[in-house]
Amino acid sequence: MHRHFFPGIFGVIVNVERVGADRCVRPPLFTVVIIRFGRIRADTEVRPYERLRVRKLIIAIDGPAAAGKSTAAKNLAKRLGYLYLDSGALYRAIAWKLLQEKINPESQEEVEAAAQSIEIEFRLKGEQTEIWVGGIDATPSLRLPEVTRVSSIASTYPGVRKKLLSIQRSIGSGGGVVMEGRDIGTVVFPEADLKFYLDATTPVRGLRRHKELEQKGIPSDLEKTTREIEERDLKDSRRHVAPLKKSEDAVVIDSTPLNLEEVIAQMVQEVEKKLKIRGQRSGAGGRGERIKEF
Ligand SMILES: Nc1ncnc2c1ncn2[C@@H]1O[C@H](COP(=O)(O)OP(=O)(O)OP(=O)(O)O)[C@@H](O)[C@H]1O
Ligand SMILES: Nc1ccn([C@H]2C[C@H](O)[C@@H](COP(=O)(O)O)O2)c(=O)n1
Repeated sequence: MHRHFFPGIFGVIVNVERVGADRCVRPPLFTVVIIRFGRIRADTEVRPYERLRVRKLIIAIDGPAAAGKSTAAKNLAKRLGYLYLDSGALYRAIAWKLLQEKINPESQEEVEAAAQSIEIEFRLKGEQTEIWVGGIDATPSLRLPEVTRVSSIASTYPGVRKKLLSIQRSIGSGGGVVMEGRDIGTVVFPEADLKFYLDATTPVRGLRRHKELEQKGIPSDLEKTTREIEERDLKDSRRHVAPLKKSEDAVVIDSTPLNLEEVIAQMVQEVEKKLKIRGQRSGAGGRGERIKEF
């Protein structure tokens, strides 16, 4: 099944192909001008017959660095047969471009200009999604500490956020999506059907990230990695635009004492509750969805 989304801001066209729980996103550049405007409306408007159907859920997962958002979101999406979108990867893609082009991340004007012209593709390779920026596979570098640091700086600029907001909404507004980041439940999809705020203590998150970096062969010092997490949390939660904060209606999960399976089990329980309520209200749609066992 193919779905095409056109965020429509200055030349980014995203072509989305659903494959299982994932989607592959690529920009057919030659159609930029012709299709941009028509399709934006088509994707955001509710067509009359769609009001009769119950659309699949929009699930938002927010929380601080290394709380386990991506891991949980990916698993949950797989179980539901939903799209998984790691919104942080979009900010990291911009950071990667800034580093490649030696653009000073402190220069708001230059960063916002670079964000406007970025071409991001998501390419599905088996279970993995590769992220290509301007025709180059940036995936191996996206988790490097320098990219992480710069992504947090770039994410403070309104022009960058505006650009990425449009892309995220275009991809997720049809439902059937688990999207994770910092502002999904508060800004990107404040009307999300289900919101989670996933947290864990700083030392636990520092240790998890440290182990992850070592496993990937990226040198890490536990103390430094933990300090960087703390600094990033501060930056992400103190910025003026769309800061990291818990949405009032979010289900809070403290993953400090929980393994991944336990986190997913809590999330699945909430999804089941939500589907049951929707099924009762609409008499259709909600309970028809299946959750896979793993
Ligand atoms: N409940 C858990 N118990 C133990 N380890 C976990 C748990 N959840 C996630 N992890 C591990 O912690 C590390 C960080 O998880 P993940 O990358 O999913 O966090 P994140 O919140 O998406 O981070 P970031 O916002 O920095 O991208 C990963 O190595 C992951 O395997
Ligand atoms: N919805 C989002 C997602 C990410 N960011 C920024 C802030 C983060 O420090 C950075 C990297 O995110 P990660 O991959 O670690 O989740 O990107 C944001 O501002 N809003």
